[in-house]
Amino acid sequence: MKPVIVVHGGAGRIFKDREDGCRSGVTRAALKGYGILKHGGSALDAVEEAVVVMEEDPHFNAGRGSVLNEKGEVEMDAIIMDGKNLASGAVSAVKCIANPIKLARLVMEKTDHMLLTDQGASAFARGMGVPEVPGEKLITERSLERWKKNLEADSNPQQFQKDLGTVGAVAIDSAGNVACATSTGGLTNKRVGRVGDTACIGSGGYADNNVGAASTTGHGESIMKVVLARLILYHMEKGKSPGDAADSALDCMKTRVGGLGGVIVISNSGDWAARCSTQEMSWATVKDDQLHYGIHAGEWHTQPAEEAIGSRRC
Ligand SMILES: COC(=O)C[C@H](N)C(=O)O
Repeated sequence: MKPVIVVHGGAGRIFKDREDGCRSGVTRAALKGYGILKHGGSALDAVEEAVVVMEEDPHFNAGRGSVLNEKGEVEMDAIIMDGKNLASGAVSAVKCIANPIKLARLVMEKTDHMLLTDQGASAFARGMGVPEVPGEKLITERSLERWKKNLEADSNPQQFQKDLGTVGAVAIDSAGNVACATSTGGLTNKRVGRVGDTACIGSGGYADNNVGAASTTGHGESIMKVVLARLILYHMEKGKSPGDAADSALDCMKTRVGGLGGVIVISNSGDWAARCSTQEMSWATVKDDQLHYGIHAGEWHTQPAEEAIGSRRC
């Protein structure tokens, strides 16, 4: 099987001042994940490392750069899933952790559980020797400004679009295994303890070698109502291509619950799609050693991966 990776840096509005940062972030993440796959690494390692790249990039709403809750704190959700055996690990409402996706992987591999939250997740992280970072280190000027401007919590399902993007990745490795990973700071001014779609299996992501894998972004409460990632895989099981399955599922979310969002999808034969019902979503993929990426509808850049690695720090 030829390895393929697809990443997203969140659906919503991406204004001019953020465009270059988002393009460069998603392409660096896709190239990092592809490098792992090309060296025989697993889809699981590739999606984890690709998400780590974006968690460390303040252009995205994950890790450093996460949006702030009603109290002005960072509370993050993340999930990872292995399509080989349907193993999955997630964390929700975690603070003071640089890479929630790594903690989600530890939940998957070192516990009998699938989701650890808040203080329990922190205690587990300490037990695993994951270093705590001061909460302020994860806060950027931009997230602080957004929080101050928006002190009143807004329940409008379109509101998330003004936030930076959640991040995610899906991949298939040379052994034919698929995996997904998603990580987010959630929604600005969310209630303390609000858990979004990202931590919920089937909503924030799903991976099954029998079908493929999906990672989602957008209005979390809407995504959870339609269990977006699993809905996409359901459509693929019924014979739809990744692109058609993504369109149908996003359409259902819009018509049934008025929610907008975006998804990346890969099939177990290596076909992929990146789709959104928002105006923009940053995405990138590497397949057959070619990097493709874009943000706006119809925007599509292609560059040989080797050349792209040379011109970026990956
Ligand atoms: C682009 O924004 C997001 O993806 C937010 C995330 N889905 C949440 O609701 O927690």
